[in-house]
Amino acid sequence: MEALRIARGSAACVSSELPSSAAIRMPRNRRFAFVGVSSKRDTGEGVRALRCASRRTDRETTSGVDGKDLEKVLVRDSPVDYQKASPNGKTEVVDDTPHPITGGEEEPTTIEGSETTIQVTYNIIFVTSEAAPYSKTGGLGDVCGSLPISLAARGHRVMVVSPKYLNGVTDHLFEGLSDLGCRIKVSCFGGEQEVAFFHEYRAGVDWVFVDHPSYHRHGSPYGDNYGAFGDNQFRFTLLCHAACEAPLVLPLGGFTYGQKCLFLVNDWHAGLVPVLLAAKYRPHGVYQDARSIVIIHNLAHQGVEPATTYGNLGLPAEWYGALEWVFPMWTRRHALDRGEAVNILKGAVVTADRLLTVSQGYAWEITTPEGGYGLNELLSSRKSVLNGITNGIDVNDWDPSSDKHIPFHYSYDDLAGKVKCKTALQEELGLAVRPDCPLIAFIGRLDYQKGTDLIQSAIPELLQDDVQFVMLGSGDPDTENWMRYAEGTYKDKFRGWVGFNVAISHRITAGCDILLMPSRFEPCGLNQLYAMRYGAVPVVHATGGLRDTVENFDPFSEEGIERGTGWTFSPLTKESMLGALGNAIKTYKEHKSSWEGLMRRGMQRNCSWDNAAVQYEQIFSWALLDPPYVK
Ligand SMILES: Nc1ncnc2c1ncn2[C@@H]1O[C@H](COP(=O)(O)OP(=O)(O)O[C@H]2O[C@H](CO)[C@@H](O)[C@H](O)[C@H]2O)[C@@H](O)[C@H]1O
Repeated sequence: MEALRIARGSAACVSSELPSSAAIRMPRNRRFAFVGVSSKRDTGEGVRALRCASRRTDRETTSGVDGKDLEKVLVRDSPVDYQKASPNGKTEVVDDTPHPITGGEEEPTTIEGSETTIQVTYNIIFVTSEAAPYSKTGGLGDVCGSLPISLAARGHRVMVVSPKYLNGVTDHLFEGLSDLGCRIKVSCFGGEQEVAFFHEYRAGVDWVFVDHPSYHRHGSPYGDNYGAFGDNQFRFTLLCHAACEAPLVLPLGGFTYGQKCLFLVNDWHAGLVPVLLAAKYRPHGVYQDARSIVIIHNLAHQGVEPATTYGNLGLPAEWYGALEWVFPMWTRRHALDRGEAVNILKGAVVTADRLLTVSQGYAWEITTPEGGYGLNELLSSRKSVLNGITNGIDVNDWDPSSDKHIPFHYSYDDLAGKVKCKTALQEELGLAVRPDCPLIAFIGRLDYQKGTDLIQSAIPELLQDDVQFVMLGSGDPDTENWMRYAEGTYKDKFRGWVGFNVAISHRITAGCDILLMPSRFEPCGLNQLYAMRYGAVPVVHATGGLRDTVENFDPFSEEGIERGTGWTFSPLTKESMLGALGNAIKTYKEHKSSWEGLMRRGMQRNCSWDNAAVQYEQIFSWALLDPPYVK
């Protein structure tokens, strides 16, 4: 645990109270606007911490998160009037110097004779369309179910605001909630919509659920067998309005969170929050001290609807420019199509105080035409406040030594249970029980993003080898049908589990030898992290967070020491994927000690939220140093 230390008697010295990188960015006359501070003298009990670099030299260097000295970066992107923004939000580039965030431990910078520990805590409001275990369709649910707990454990006051979905299947997950008895009216979609708040205090976090009849229907949070719900814009507009009210009106534990808070805005579903702060609240003097950070988990989904829906969103008419989106000519369907739309994520990008993605690789990719899904220029124009922090995972939920979903437990020190999990899985799936046969797995949403078409094209060739393959997923109906077809065609070797099942995903992760992820793009990816923790070796397309987290196997590195935790392949072609899988299979079959090394290095990786949480805190402090981006 780090400690923010200040020199004895210097409590009033603002610059020495600041976390290192933040300190150098703050104009000297600005108050340090963190939300809560408590001070303990020499107790060493700090719940959370930042190490303060008050070391100053003529050159004013400071320690980055990776401990390297970084040159002074006295920059700030200035408030922009987005009511006057151009259609696609292109604005003047204020600054293009990214603030460096890299993994690893921060090198502590202590001050001789320092004795006082300051704990800087924030009031944090996660706004999200899903949060595990209450709701989950993918990685967003995992992150919003575990990062809040990690931040709360570090002393922050954390609230998660999400819809109370009732679908007849997972309703029991909401049974422990209490009705806060608070009803508010949200003005949008041509009327006053009443929403209620439910609450559960669990693992140090205030889990707040917005209740409205539109959240009560069969299917996933976003759709059912007939496709996406047609009123998703309405449902998530309600969420955003309610989330902005929650810190003001809900006396959780006796006290509201109040106006000095940090909104963590997850993906487009929460994207109206920063727009509302700027357009609805700040003009009336509310939320002047709040800041918003947009976290992009998947840029492919932006919440785009026809321009005519703008009037429904409960925003002042003059703010249309913030959400205005004009599709390029080539995407328009007919001569009279003017390509006009509203784009909620774009609105968030141009109004939020800072932008985050879930890996550094993806933070760069989204500024390129290939990865930017039309927002690349806009994101590039804000790259001074764009960072990437690699996701952590819930290491309690995903722990092979105690996982409640798997039949046998194992660990780095005792791997015996791993092969037992494998044979149990083979038995469960009706495959031949063969401990020595490489078992390859894919787990994920069946979506263009995940590259399942590549798996389809490679399966005939791959299954000529002596391997078994199991695929768990739901989503695209054609891919689901193909999984059924493949199971019928390759009865001895292929199993396709169509559906969403958390328990089986754990059992497959524990039982497989190789986890395949041929994602076209992957903002971070969690399954490869789970796989490594469970001693399964990932074979992944070298993109985004996959490239950042999986180290390619190198049997010939320095001094004969093998390195790496899996295989990364590129380009994204069948041949290159089969090549990487071929290497993995050969290593599994012929080089047992190398394989065990791969497993062990993966299992040893620290993928808890601790590292990431420290980096999040750094971003929080930066967000609060500057005035609101849009005043
Ligand atoms: N059929 C099924 N049954 C059971 N469990 C299933 C399942 N299909 C998927 N899952 C689970 O859903 C999660 C998927 O997480 P990922 O991060 O790999 O992808 P996703 O694209 O959803 O997340 C997006 O957000 C996350 C979080 O930021 C980023 O890591 C990622 O790159 C980005 O695309 C895992 O926990 C996985 O086990």
